[in-house]
Order: sequence, then structure tokens, then C-alpha cells
Amino acid sequence: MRVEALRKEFGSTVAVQDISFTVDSPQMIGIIGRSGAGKSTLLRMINHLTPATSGRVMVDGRDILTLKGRARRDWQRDCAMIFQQFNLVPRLDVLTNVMLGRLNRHSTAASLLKMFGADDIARALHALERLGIVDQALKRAEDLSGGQQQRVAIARALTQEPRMVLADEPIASLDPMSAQVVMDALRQIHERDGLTVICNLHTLDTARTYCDRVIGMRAGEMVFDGPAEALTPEMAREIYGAEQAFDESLTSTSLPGAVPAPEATAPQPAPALQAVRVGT
Ligand SMILES: Nc1ncnc2c1ncn2[C@@H]1O[C@H](COP(=O)(O)OP(=O)(O)OP(=O)(O)O)[C@@H](O)[C@H]1O
Repeated sequence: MRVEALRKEFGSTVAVQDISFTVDSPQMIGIIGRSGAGKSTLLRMINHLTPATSGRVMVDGRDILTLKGRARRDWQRDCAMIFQQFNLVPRLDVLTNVMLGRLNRHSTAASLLKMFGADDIARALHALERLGIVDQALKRAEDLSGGQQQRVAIARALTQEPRMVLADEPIASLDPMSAQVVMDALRQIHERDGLTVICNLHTLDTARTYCDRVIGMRAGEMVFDGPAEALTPEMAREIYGAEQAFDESLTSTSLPGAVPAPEATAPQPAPALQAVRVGT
């Protein structure tokens, strides 16, 4: 995927200012920055949920921002989105919520009638099993904890059979223990399924622990793009626009002594990735 000079203006507010970056091979990318830096808008433009003011998102030689109708929906299926507030149907059971990820693979009539086949059920159960919540399959989504609901949302994303996963603040509403489980699951999707996962994060330590590559945004601009190791305290201060006294731990939600689960051990940086400072 090649993002080229992607820009979004809301009236006089420039939410995303001509951002460009390339993802050549599957990576786990964290996007960090203060509230209002433009992280959500960037992901939503890539997913085609928010129209861009200008710029291109090139995938397989075509600008996905020009897609319409069925082709646009196909892209949204290929590029699964996970949200802070889970976006489940609260009164539906977990299994059905997960199978909703299959809708775009069926005819309009079958989708409208929510007709699922044995294959859909099997895939949904498999995804729930992977996320460790298959025993919750018949409960209503609203009866699950926040962390469990986010795992249902990830299972739903998996049943879409996406090519890429975009997660917009997936752990912002969760307690530290649930946040760790959810980040482990996203890391595992990257490692085991070989998918690119792009994740908006508030917390620096999460980006450092889980991401190969970090993109730092400040006031709509990309001010850092490089491996997590290159994210020095000085660079963090620049991204967060903070004073010298900036205390990184203020952006932390980590559990004391917590380490990623064995399946999701701290990533090695991609060898070809160079730290670059973009802009000022
Ligand atoms: N629908 C909208 N209409 C008008 N302005 C918007 C809209 N969505 C976002 N903005 C503005 O665009 C800027 C970037 O917002 P965005 O939500 O992308 O930032 P963010 O980094 O994701 O912040 P947060 O971490 O708080 O979600 C902000 O100034 C915000 O007020």
C-alpha cells in the first residue's frame, strides 16, 4: 500500500496534512500522537469511511479512494476496521455478531436475510476459539466485558478474511489486563496470518512493545516514521509537543511487570526500516 499526500480538511481545520508512507511488506504499525493529531481521520480515509480532500491510497496499482459501490465495499471487507467502542450489535449473540463479518461475501438478498451457511458458522467459531472466547458464543454481546467484546470484534474482523487490519484506539476503553490480551491478539494476527496491522495508540509503551514501525503525528502532520527503537524520549516529546519535563509514563497503561504472552513476544524491527524524521 502506498499512501500519497493524503489530506483531510474539515472546514478550516486541516485534520491530516499531506501524509505519505509506504507499506511494502506485512508490518505491525502503531500510529501515535496527541488527541486531535489526526490519527482516526487517517485510518478512516484509508478504510474509505471518510472521504479524503486530496491524495491517493494506491493498492495493487489502483487508487482505492476512487472506488465506488461494490468495489468500495470489497475494499472495506479487505481492510477490516476495529473501533474503540467495538461496534457490535449489543442484543445479538456473539456468534451472529462474528458472522456479520461474512455478509459482504454473500449476495445482497442473503445478506439482508442474514442467511449464514455451515461454512460461516465454522469460520466464526474458529475465530472465537482463536480469541479464547468460544465459550461465550451464545451470549448476548452486551453481556460481555469490554475486553471480551473487543475480542469478538477482532473475531468478526478475522471472518472477513481481510488483507489488512486497521484498529482505531482498540484498547482505549479497556483495563490494562484486557488491553494486553487485545494487543496480543492483534500482534498474533500480524505474525501468524502475515497481515499488516495498523493501530492507533495513545500509549507509547504499547507502541514500543508491539509495533515494528511507529508513525508519529502532530497536528495533522507526520513527524516521525521509523522503528520503535528509534523513538527516543526527545522524539516522543516532539510528537506530543510536550515540555522538557514530559513524563512518558503519563502515556502508559502498562501493567507493572507485564510482558506480552509467548505468542506475541516483543517484535524485532524490520531490518530494512530506517528511522526518518519527516518535517520539523
Ligand atoms: N467529522 C469531523 N468534523 C469536523 N472536525 C473533525 C471531524 N473529525 C475530526 N475532526 C477534527 O480533525 C482533527 C483530527 O481529529 P482525529 O479524531 O482524527 O484525531 P485523533 O488523533 O484521532 O484524536 P483522538 O485520539 O482524540 O481520537 C481534530 O481537530 C478534530 O476536531
